[in-house]
Amino acid sequence: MSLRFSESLRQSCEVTWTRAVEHRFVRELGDGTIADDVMAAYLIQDHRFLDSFLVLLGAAIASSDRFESRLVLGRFTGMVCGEENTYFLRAFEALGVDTETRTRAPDTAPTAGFKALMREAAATRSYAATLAVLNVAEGLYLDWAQRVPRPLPTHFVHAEWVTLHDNPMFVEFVAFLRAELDRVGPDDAALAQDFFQRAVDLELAFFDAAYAERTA
Ligand SMILES: Cc1ncc(C[n+]2csc(CCO)c2C)c(N)n1
Repeated sequence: MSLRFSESLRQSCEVTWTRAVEHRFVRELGDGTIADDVMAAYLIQDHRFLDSFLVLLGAAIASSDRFESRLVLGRFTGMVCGEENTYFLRAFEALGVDTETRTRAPDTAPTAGFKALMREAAATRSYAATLAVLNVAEGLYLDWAQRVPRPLPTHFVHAEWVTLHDNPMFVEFVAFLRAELDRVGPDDAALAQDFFQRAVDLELAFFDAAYAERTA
């Protein structure tokens, strides 16, 4: 059997992908030893990511060729707009990050890069381009979350960040994204490859930045 298109993209980025999913951030999150200021710096940046992420999801809904796909993407969008945001707010409170600290911190380069990449993918009006970025943003997160050893750390800030990215609903959504990319990606292969690779590079840089830019 020939290689799935989504898998061929992942393999083309194997080295960077593996460095991201085995990152120090993932290791320290999993054993609960991550420093509070690293976790805070990471979450402040990640919370900013959500707005452009919704632009990307909206573009995927708009450019998809199928009603059935739009329903799946729409249900996921509703979930992100609802429950997802409360984790951030509870985590900021537990870590002592007030609104002023959150607002003051500038976007790091990887955050700015990711926001631009998601909006660029949305602007292509190509379903394949949006799927390439979504497959990285979701698939790479599922991959690292599934590698975290169980039992999970006791603090909810750590444990919930893992279970948000490794639960049955998310597993099913990532499988959907892969199947969609396999279906429409080959007709737009160069575009999909380009967006996929830039997204993987940014995921690694995003983890690195949490250690470089602490809130202090
Ligand atoms: C840098 C970065 N990349 C990917 C994700 C994963 N992610 C982004 S939005 C979203 C939807 C709801 O969970 C998910 C899973 C992240 N959080 N941060």
